Amino acid sequence: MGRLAIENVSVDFGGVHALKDVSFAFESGSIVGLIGPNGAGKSTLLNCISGITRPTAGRVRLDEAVLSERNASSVAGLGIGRVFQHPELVLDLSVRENLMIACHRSLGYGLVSELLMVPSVWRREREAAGRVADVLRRLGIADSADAEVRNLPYGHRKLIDLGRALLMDIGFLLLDEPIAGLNDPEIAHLTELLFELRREFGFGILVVEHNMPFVSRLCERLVVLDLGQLIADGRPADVLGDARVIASYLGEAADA
Ligand SMILES: Nc1ncnc2c1ncn2[C@@H]1O[C@H](COP(=O)(O)OP(=O)(O)OP(=O)(O)O)[C@@H](O)[C@H]1O
Repeated sequence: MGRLAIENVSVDFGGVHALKDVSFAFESGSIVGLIGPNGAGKSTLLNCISGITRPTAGRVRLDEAVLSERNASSVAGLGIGRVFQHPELVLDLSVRENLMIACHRSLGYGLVSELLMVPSVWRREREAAGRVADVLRRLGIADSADAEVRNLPYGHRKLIDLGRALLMDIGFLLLDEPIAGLNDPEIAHLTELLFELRREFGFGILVVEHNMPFVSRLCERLVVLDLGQLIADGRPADVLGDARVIASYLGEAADA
Protein backbone atom coordinates (compact mmCIF):
# COMPACT_ATOMS: atom_id res chain seq x y z
CA MET A 1 0.00 0.00 0.00
CA GLY A 2 1.13 3.57 -0.55
CA ARG A 3 -0.19 7.10 -0.63
CA LEU A 4 0.59 9.67 -3.27
CA ALA A 5 0.04 13.23 -2.03
CA ILE A 6 0.07 16.46 -4.01
CA GLU A 7 0.55 19.16 -1.40
CA ASN A 8 -0.08 22.84 -2.23
CA VAL A 9 1.65 22.50 -5.60
CA SER A 10 2.11 25.61 -7.73
CA VAL A 11 4.01 25.83 -11.02
CA ASP A 12 4.86 29.09 -12.79
CA PHE A 13 6.30 29.19 -16.28
CA GLY A 14 7.44 32.79 -16.47
CA GLY A 15 4.17 34.71 -16.24
CA VAL A 16 1.97 31.60 -16.78
CA HIS A 17 0.54 30.11 -13.58
CA ALA A 18 0.11 26.53 -14.80
CA LEU A 19 -0.80 25.20 -11.31
CA LYS A 20 -2.02 27.21 -8.33
CA ASP A 21 -1.91 25.67 -4.85
CA VAL A 22 -3.23 22.23 -5.91
CA SER A 23 -3.71 19.59 -3.19
CA PHE A 24 -5.17 16.11 -3.25
CA ALA A 25 -4.03 12.61 -2.29
CA PHE A 26 -4.93 9.07 -3.23
CA GLU A 27 -3.98 5.56 -2.19
CA SER A 28 -2.61 2.66 -4.19
CA GLY A 29 -5.50 0.52 -5.39
CA SER A 30 -7.64 3.50 -6.36
CA ILE A 31 -8.33 4.85 -9.84
CA VAL A 32 -8.57 8.64 -10.10
CA GLY A 33 -9.36 10.68 -13.22
CA LEU A 34 -7.71 14.06 -13.71
CA ILE A 35 -9.86 16.12 -16.06
CA GLY A 36 -10.24 19.71 -17.21
CA PRO A 37 -10.14 21.89 -20.31
CA ASN A 38 -7.10 22.36 -22.55
CA GLY A 39 -4.37 24.28 -20.73
CA ALA A 40 -5.86 23.51 -17.28
CA GLY A 41 -2.53 22.12 -16.00
CA LYS A 42 -3.12 18.34 -16.18
CA SER A 43 0.12 17.45 -18.00
CA THR A 44 2.06 19.85 -15.78
CA LEU A 45 0.74 18.02 -12.73
CA LEU A 46 1.71 14.61 -14.17
CA ASN A 47 5.16 16.08 -14.90
CA CYS A 48 5.47 17.28 -11.29
CA ILE A 49 4.63 13.81 -9.98
CA SER A 50 7.08 12.14 -12.41
CA GLY A 51 10.01 14.40 -11.49
CA ILE A 52 10.07 16.08 -14.92
CA THR A 53 8.90 19.50 -13.68
CA ARG A 54 9.90 20.90 -10.28
CA PRO A 55 7.07 22.75 -8.49
CA THR A 56 7.60 26.45 -7.88
CA ALA A 57 5.95 25.88 -4.48
CA GLY A 58 4.55 22.89 -2.59
CA ARG A 59 5.65 19.27 -2.89
CA VAL A 60 4.66 15.79 -4.07
CA ARG A 61 5.11 12.89 -1.66
CA LEU A 62 4.98 9.12 -1.99
CA ASP A 63 4.48 8.13 1.63
CA GLU A 64 7.48 9.77 3.33
CA ALA A 65 9.57 10.22 0.15
CA VAL A 66 9.46 13.71 -1.37
CA LEU A 67 9.23 13.08 -5.12
CA SER A 68 9.48 16.74 -6.05
CA GLU A 69 13.09 16.81 -4.82
CA ARG A 70 14.08 13.92 -7.12
CA ASN A 71 14.75 13.59 -10.83
CA ALA A 72 12.62 11.53 -13.22
CA SER A 73 14.67 8.33 -13.09
CA SER A 74 14.76 8.38 -9.28
CA VAL A 75 10.96 8.85 -9.19
CA ALA A 76 10.53 5.94 -11.62
CA GLY A 77 12.80 3.85 -9.38
CA LEU A 78 10.38 4.42 -6.50
CA GLY A 79 7.63 2.74 -8.51
CA ILE A 80 5.88 5.60 -10.30
CA GLY A 81 5.18 4.40 -13.86
CA ARG A 82 4.18 6.78 -16.65
CA VAL A 83 2.57 5.99 -19.98
CA PHE A 84 2.77 8.92 -22.39
CA GLN A 85 0.14 9.85 -24.94
CA HIS A 86 2.43 8.92 -27.84
CA PRO A 87 4.45 5.75 -27.20
CA GLU A 88 8.15 6.07 -27.97
CA LEU A 89 9.19 2.59 -29.04
CA VAL A 90 12.05 1.27 -31.15
CA LEU A 91 10.16 0.64 -34.37
CA ASP A 92 12.80 -1.67 -35.93
CA LEU A 93 12.74 -4.05 -32.99
CA SER A 94 10.15 -6.66 -32.07
CA VAL A 95 7.58 -6.25 -29.30
CA ARG A 96 9.56 -8.68 -27.13
CA GLU A 97 12.83 -6.80 -27.74
CA ASN A 98 11.24 -3.48 -26.80
CA LEU A 99 10.04 -5.01 -23.54
CA MET A 100 13.42 -6.63 -22.87
CA ILE A 101 15.03 -3.18 -23.15
CA ALA A 102 12.63 -1.88 -20.49
CA CYS A 103 13.42 -4.89 -18.33
CA HIS A 104 17.17 -4.31 -18.63
CA ARG A 105 16.69 -0.71 -17.56
CA SER A 106 14.93 -1.83 -14.41
CA LEU A 107 17.52 -4.59 -13.71
CA GLY A 108 20.42 -2.20 -14.31
CA TYR A 109 23.37 -4.56 -13.87
CA GLY A 110 26.93 -3.30 -14.35
CA LEU A 111 28.97 -3.24 -17.54
CA VAL A 112 31.70 -5.51 -16.19
CA SER A 113 29.39 -8.33 -15.16
CA GLU A 114 27.49 -7.94 -18.43
CA LEU A 115 30.71 -8.19 -20.48
CA LEU A 116 31.86 -11.24 -18.54
CA MET A 117 28.36 -12.72 -18.76
CA VAL A 118 28.75 -14.14 -15.26
CA PRO A 119 26.17 -16.76 -14.17
CA SER A 120 24.13 -14.19 -12.25
CA VAL A 121 23.67 -12.22 -15.50
CA TRP A 122 22.46 -15.35 -17.32
CA ARG A 123 20.04 -16.05 -14.48
CA ARG A 124 18.69 -12.51 -14.56
CA GLU A 125 18.37 -12.65 -18.35
CA ARG A 126 16.22 -15.79 -18.00
CA GLU A 127 14.14 -14.09 -15.33
CA ALA A 128 13.74 -11.01 -17.54
CA ALA A 129 12.61 -13.16 -20.49
CA GLY A 130 10.07 -14.86 -18.18
CA ARG A 131 8.71 -11.52 -16.93
CA VAL A 132 8.41 -10.20 -20.48
CA ALA A 133 6.54 -13.36 -21.57
CA ASP A 134 4.20 -12.93 -18.59
CA VAL A 135 3.48 -9.27 -19.45
CA LEU A 136 2.87 -10.16 -23.11
CA ARG A 137 0.33 -12.79 -22.03
CA ARG A 138 -1.44 -10.42 -19.60
CA LEU A 139 -1.75 -7.73 -22.25
CA GLY A 140 -3.13 -10.27 -24.74
CA ILE A 141 -0.39 -9.57 -27.30
CA ALA A 142 1.71 -12.74 -26.98
CA ASP A 143 0.86 -13.67 -30.59
CA SER A 144 2.66 -10.51 -31.80
CA ALA A 145 5.75 -10.99 -29.60
CA ASP A 146 8.13 -11.40 -32.54
CA ALA A 147 6.50 -8.85 -34.85
CA GLU A 148 8.39 -5.65 -35.63
CA VAL A 149 6.71 -2.74 -33.84
CA ARG A 150 6.57 -0.70 -37.07
CA ASN A 151 4.12 -3.25 -38.53
CA LEU A 152 1.70 -3.02 -35.61
CA PRO A 153 -1.36 -0.76 -35.28
CA TYR A 154 -1.35 2.22 -32.89
CA GLY A 155 -3.56 0.44 -30.33
CA HIS A 156 -1.02 -2.37 -30.05
CA ARG A 157 1.82 0.11 -29.57
CA LYS A 158 0.01 1.71 -26.66
CA LEU A 159 -0.33 -1.69 -25.00
CA ILE A 160 3.43 -2.27 -25.43
CA ASP A 161 4.08 1.07 -23.72
CA LEU A 162 1.80 -0.01 -20.86
CA GLY A 163 3.77 -3.27 -20.73
CA ARG A 164 7.00 -1.32 -20.27
CA ALA A 165 5.53 0.36 -17.19
CA LEU A 166 4.32 -2.99 -15.80
CA LEU A 167 7.86 -4.36 -15.93
CA MET A 168 8.96 -1.76 -13.39
CA ASP A 169 7.14 -3.05 -10.27
CA ILE A 170 5.00 0.04 -9.98
CA GLY A 171 2.97 1.28 -7.03
CA PHE A 172 1.32 4.03 -9.09
CA LEU A 173 0.61 4.35 -12.80
CA LEU A 174 0.18 7.73 -14.51
CA LEU A 175 -1.71 7.52 -17.80
CA ASP A 176 -1.74 10.47 -20.21
CA GLU A 177 -4.73 10.30 -22.59
CA PRO A 178 -4.53 6.50 -22.88
CA ILE A 179 -7.42 6.07 -25.33
CA ALA A 180 -6.52 8.84 -27.81
CA GLY A 181 -6.38 7.16 -31.22
CA LEU A 182 -8.00 3.90 -30.07
CA ASN A 183 -11.19 2.43 -31.56
CA ASP A 184 -14.19 1.28 -29.48
CA PRO A 185 -13.17 -2.41 -29.09
CA GLU A 186 -9.63 -1.30 -28.13
CA ILE A 187 -11.06 1.11 -25.53
CA ALA A 188 -13.25 -1.66 -24.07
CA HIS A 189 -10.23 -4.00 -23.94
CA LEU A 190 -8.03 -1.41 -22.24
CA THR A 191 -10.73 -0.60 -19.65
CA GLU A 192 -11.10 -4.25 -18.65
CA LEU A 193 -7.33 -4.72 -18.69
CA LEU A 194 -6.77 -1.79 -16.31
CA PHE A 195 -9.38 -3.17 -13.89
CA GLU A 196 -7.73 -6.58 -14.05
CA LEU A 197 -4.20 -5.22 -13.55
CA ARG A 198 -5.30 -3.03 -10.65
CA ARG A 199 -7.01 -6.06 -9.02
CA GLU A 200 -3.94 -8.23 -9.47
CA PHE A 201 -1.11 -5.80 -8.68
CA GLY A 202 -2.96 -3.34 -6.44
CA PHE A 203 -1.37 -0.21 -7.91
CA GLY A 204 -3.07 3.18 -7.98
CA ILE A 205 -3.90 4.85 -11.31
CA LEU A 206 -4.09 8.56 -12.11
CA VAL A 207 -5.49 9.01 -15.60
CA VAL A 208 -5.74 12.20 -17.69
CA GLU A 209 -8.43 11.80 -20.34
CA HIS A 210 -11.00 13.93 -22.15
CA ASN A 211 -13.39 11.07 -22.96
CA MET A 212 -16.08 11.30 -20.24
CA PRO A 213 -17.79 7.90 -20.81
CA PHE A 214 -14.35 6.25 -20.42
CA VAL A 215 -13.37 8.14 -17.23
CA SER A 216 -16.83 7.65 -15.70
CA ARG A 217 -16.61 3.90 -16.26
CA LEU A 218 -12.99 3.53 -15.13
CA CYS A 219 -12.59 5.97 -12.24
CA GLU A 220 -14.13 5.95 -8.78
CA ARG A 221 -13.07 9.56 -8.26
CA LEU A 222 -12.54 12.60 -10.47
CA VAL A 223 -10.34 15.62 -9.77
CA VAL A 224 -11.00 18.67 -11.96
CA LEU A 225 -8.52 21.41 -12.83
CA ASP A 226 -9.40 24.69 -14.47
CA LEU A 227 -6.82 27.41 -15.17
CA GLY A 228 -4.40 25.67 -12.81
CA GLN A 229 -6.83 25.46 -9.88
CA LEU A 230 -8.58 22.43 -8.42
CA ILE A 231 -12.30 23.19 -8.81
CA ALA A 232 -13.92 19.82 -7.97
CA ASP A 233 -12.99 16.49 -6.39
CA GLY A 234 -15.40 13.62 -5.80
CA ARG A 235 -17.41 10.76 -7.26
CA PRO A 236 -17.87 10.94 -11.05
CA ALA A 237 -21.66 11.35 -10.89
CA ASP A 238 -21.35 14.29 -8.47
CA VAL A 239 -18.44 15.95 -10.25
CA LEU A 240 -19.97 15.67 -13.72
CA GLY A 241 -23.17 17.26 -12.37
CA ASP A 242 -21.31 20.14 -10.69
CA ALA A 243 -22.36 23.49 -12.15
CA ARG A 244 -18.80 24.90 -12.13
CA VAL A 245 -17.42 21.83 -13.93
CA ILE A 246 -20.18 22.01 -16.52
CA ALA A 247 -19.55 25.72 -17.07
CA SER A 248 -15.76 25.49 -17.33
CA TYR A 249 -15.26 22.19 -19.06
CA LEU A 250 -18.18 19.99 -20.01
CA GLY A 251 -19.85 22.67 -22.10
CA GLU A 252 -16.62 22.86 -24.07
CA ALA A 253 -16.23 19.06 -24.25
CA ALA A 254 -19.82 18.67 -25.43
CA ASP A 255 -19.23 21.26 -28.15
CA ALA A 256 -15.95 19.63 -29.28
N1 LIG B 1 7.14 24.34 -20.64
C1 LIG B 1 6.23 25.29 -20.60
N2 LIG B 1 6.55 26.59 -20.75
C2 LIG B 1 5.63 27.56 -20.69
N3 LIG B 1 4.32 27.34 -20.49
C3 LIG B 1 3.92 26.07 -20.37
C4 LIG B 1 4.84 24.97 -20.41
N4 LIG B 1 4.14 23.83 -20.24
C5 LIG B 1 2.86 24.18 -20.09
N5 LIG B 1 2.73 25.51 -20.17
C6 LIG B 1 1.48 26.28 -20.02
O1 LIG B 1 0.92 25.88 -18.78
C7 LIG B 1 -0.50 25.80 -18.90
C8 LIG B 1 -0.94 24.38 -18.54
O2 LIG B 1 -0.52 23.51 -19.58
P1 LIG B 1 -0.74 21.93 -19.53
O3 LIG B 1 -0.11 21.35 -20.75
O4 LIG B 1 -0.31 21.41 -18.22
O5 LIG B 1 -2.34 21.81 -19.64
P2 LIG B 1 -3.24 20.53 -19.94
O6 LIG B 1 -4.39 20.59 -19.00
O7 LIG B 1 -2.40 19.30 -19.90
O8 LIG B 1 -3.75 20.80 -21.43
P3 LIG B 1 -4.14 19.75 -22.60
O9 LIG B 1 -5.44 19.12 -22.21
O10 LIG B 1 -4.27 20.64 -23.80
O11 LIG B 1 -3.02 18.77 -22.73
C9 LIG B 1 -0.85 26.21 -20.32
O12 LIG B 1 -1.15 27.59 -20.30
C10 LIG B 1 0.43 25.95 -21.07
O13 LIG B 1 0.54 26.79 -22.20
